[in-house]
Amino acid sequence: MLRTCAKRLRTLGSPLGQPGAQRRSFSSEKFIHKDYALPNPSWSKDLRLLFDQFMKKCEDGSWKRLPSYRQNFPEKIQEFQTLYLDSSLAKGEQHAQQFPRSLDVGLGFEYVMFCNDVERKVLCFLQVGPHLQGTPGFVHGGAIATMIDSTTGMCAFRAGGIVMTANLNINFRSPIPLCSVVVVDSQLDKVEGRKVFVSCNVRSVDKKTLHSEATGLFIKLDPDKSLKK
Ligand SMILES: CCCCCCCCCCCCCC(=O)SCCNC(=O)CCNC(=O)[C@H](O)C(C)(C)COP(=O)(O)OP(=O)(O)OC[C@H]1O[C@@H](n2cnc3c(N)ncnc32)[C@H](O)[C@@H]1OP(=O)(O)O
Repeated sequence: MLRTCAKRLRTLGSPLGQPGAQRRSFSSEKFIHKDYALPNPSWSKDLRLLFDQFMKKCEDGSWKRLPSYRQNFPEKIQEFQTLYLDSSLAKGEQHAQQFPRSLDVGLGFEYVMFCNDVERKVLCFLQVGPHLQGTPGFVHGGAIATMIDSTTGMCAFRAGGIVMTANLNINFRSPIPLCSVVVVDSQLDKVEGRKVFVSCNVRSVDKKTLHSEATGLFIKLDPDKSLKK
């Protein structure tokens, strides 16, 4: 697994020059966004197959591929700051990057998420790169938690709008081999007022191995309470 992973990475050119859809922000002509939830040369056959399968499922509109960017759109940051941040915190975020997208192409998290809003599900197809090692040959638990948080967080966001993780409970059942592909499968359980409950499991592509199980509690942010340092 590690050897084929290294081979794919060697065939990559400049990590930042990968092909991918780009979108120009409406408010800033200089701000260019690349959509990272699209195949690049570091993607394994397994990840491409899952991507192709689900792109087919998107044709009837039941599933949607979720684009993914390194940085938030300036107008979204502005909106978030205005609604939820203490004014003393509202600076410096323009250059911030989304953590799961901050490693170079192929080395960290390569993933694409698909959602089904009727079934209230978000799936994440994830390839775990060589810079996510914990125990030798296996993925770091914190890296797994990151993608569980991101996937369940997206599931909660689609149901409840802007949320923050209040509780994440993970059972690690079997280790994830480095450079493999796994499926993070999240399901909205219930919404009670501002509380959004989501459950999740992480399995191998052939579904035979259960790697992790998790539950998450997300709280819809209250515009009357600003976030403080
Ligand atoms: C910019 C565009 C963004 C797009 C995003 C796309 C998605 C991306 C996904 C990214 C994913 C990554 C995401 C990340 O990485 S989020 C980063 C990690 N999370 C945090 O840092 C959150 C830190 N915590 C807080 O800021 C506050 O505690 C929050 C905001 C969560 C709630 O403080 P708030 O003052 O607002 O609410 P409240 O205290 O009145 O509580 C309200 C209710 O909730 C209940 N409660 C609270 N906590 C817990 C708990 N731990 N267990 C059980 N219950 C809990 C509480 O009892 C009460 O219940 P009730 O008395 O009403 O019955």
